[in-house]
Amino acid sequence: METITLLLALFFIALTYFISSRRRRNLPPGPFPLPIIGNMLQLGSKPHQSFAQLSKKYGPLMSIHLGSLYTVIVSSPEMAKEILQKHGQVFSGRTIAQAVHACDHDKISMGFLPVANTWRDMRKICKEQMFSHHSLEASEELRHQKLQQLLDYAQKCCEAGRAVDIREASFITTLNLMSATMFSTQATEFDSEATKEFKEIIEGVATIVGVANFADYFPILKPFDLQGIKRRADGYFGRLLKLIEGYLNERLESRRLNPDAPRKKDFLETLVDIIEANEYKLTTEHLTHLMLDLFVGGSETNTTSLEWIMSELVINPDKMAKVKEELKSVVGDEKLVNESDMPRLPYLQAVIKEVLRIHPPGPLLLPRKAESDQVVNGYLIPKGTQILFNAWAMGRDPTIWKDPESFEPERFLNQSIDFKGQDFELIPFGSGRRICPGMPLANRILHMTTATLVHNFDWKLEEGTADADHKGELFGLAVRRATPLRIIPLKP
Ligand code: HEM
Repeated sequence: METITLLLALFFIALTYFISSRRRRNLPPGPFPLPIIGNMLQLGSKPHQSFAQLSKKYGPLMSIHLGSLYTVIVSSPEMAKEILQKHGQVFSGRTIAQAVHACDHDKISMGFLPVANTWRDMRKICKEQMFSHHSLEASEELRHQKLQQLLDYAQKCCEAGRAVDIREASFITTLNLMSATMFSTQATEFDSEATKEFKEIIEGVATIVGVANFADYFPILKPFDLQGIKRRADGYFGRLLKLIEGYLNERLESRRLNPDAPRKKDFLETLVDIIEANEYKLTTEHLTHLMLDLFVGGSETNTTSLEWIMSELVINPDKMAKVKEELKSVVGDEKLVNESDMPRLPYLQAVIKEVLRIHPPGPLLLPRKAESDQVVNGYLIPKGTQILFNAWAMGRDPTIWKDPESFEPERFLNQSIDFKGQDFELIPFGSGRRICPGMPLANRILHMTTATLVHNFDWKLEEGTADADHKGELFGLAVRRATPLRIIPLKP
């Protein structure tokens, strides 16, 4: 009895101390955290949705405690602008999950290094060399061939009356488009067992990085790796780095043997130029880890988006018909659309924006971290705080968007809102210094793959798909459809 009284007394002392310290320091409001676990029980299986609910009560700058990780959730465009633009330098850090320590990736990776010289050099290479308009134009033909393979596969399914698993097809196509652009190689094949290594590794990385790891919330657990996440991440990262090193060494060797052979038009060629020119203070290790970041960063995000795009178009046949009509009038009978046609396809562009509004693949973006104490909107955000941006909540906020739950690409016609980081109500690629460097490639992949599928076939849902199946979400590295979309291609 005495022990219970003592425990209760300690609990109330802790509670009083917590409330008065929060008031004293004027931290953003938020739900009361339990001792040790904080607000973990309030996360649920879809944290972006739970945070959206909680923010309605606590406001657009809300504090929560994920175990011992103090986190602020940002849920309005005004607050996102304040943090990402006005105080961009302070909030340019990243919190680093334990899985990212695999193969010392956290110490070398562009995605996780602090904003300083090494990170700047890598961003410069991305912006000026890999993802420049000129470089992406040069590699268009490589991507064209991969889209032809998707078309051939869909054609086979059409002839056999067989459904296409859109997630699987999007994943294979994304991997192939990415590996063509980066290495001029084929990552994997449709209906093939032979090339599964790449696919297996990327799926493994996505699963491992997407799993909630208790060690991220209770650092005391880190050395024990109780869920085996660091160990498995070491395995997958190690295999992927070995593959990339293999491509790089092969290319260096072939350049040594044939210095006058025509140059390839992929990212690897850029890396070899950089190594030979010795222009940056970057090691080969930096460059292989950069390629890993690009490959992983672009795979799950694009795959998930492509599945949502086709899902929304299939359940909104009038919108699908409009995309088809536009493609017919702009592209005519050509089977494959060219990337240069994109500016002449405003309705397709509006469809992609609308999907990224309702289904941002990373609904909480990539976590940022406060590099020093900063007051925002009158509240103190202490150094080390993790910052999450609820892009999902902003995309569905009825005070920003009319009828936000309905799929209306038309809302983007005749107005200039874009996802390029200037319009804070639509930031699926983030904004500011660390905005997604791969956005120009993602833009091409999403538009071209959608155009290829819609232009060449009509699509029908496989028997037995319930309407409710289109709404369900599965939280992970990216938020995907809970049930895979299976649709049958038909001759138009
Ligand atoms: C639909 C496609 C994609 C979406 C929605 C997306 C989204 C994002 C977001 C939200 C961030 C964090 C930005 C921030 O902190 O402000 C990010 C960062 C990043 N993305 Fe993407 N991404 C996509 C495709 C790609 C592609 C195709 C690549 C590479 C080829 C890529 C590579 C990266 C890298 C390396 C970073 C880390 C940048 C840094 O921290 O400096 N992403 N992406």
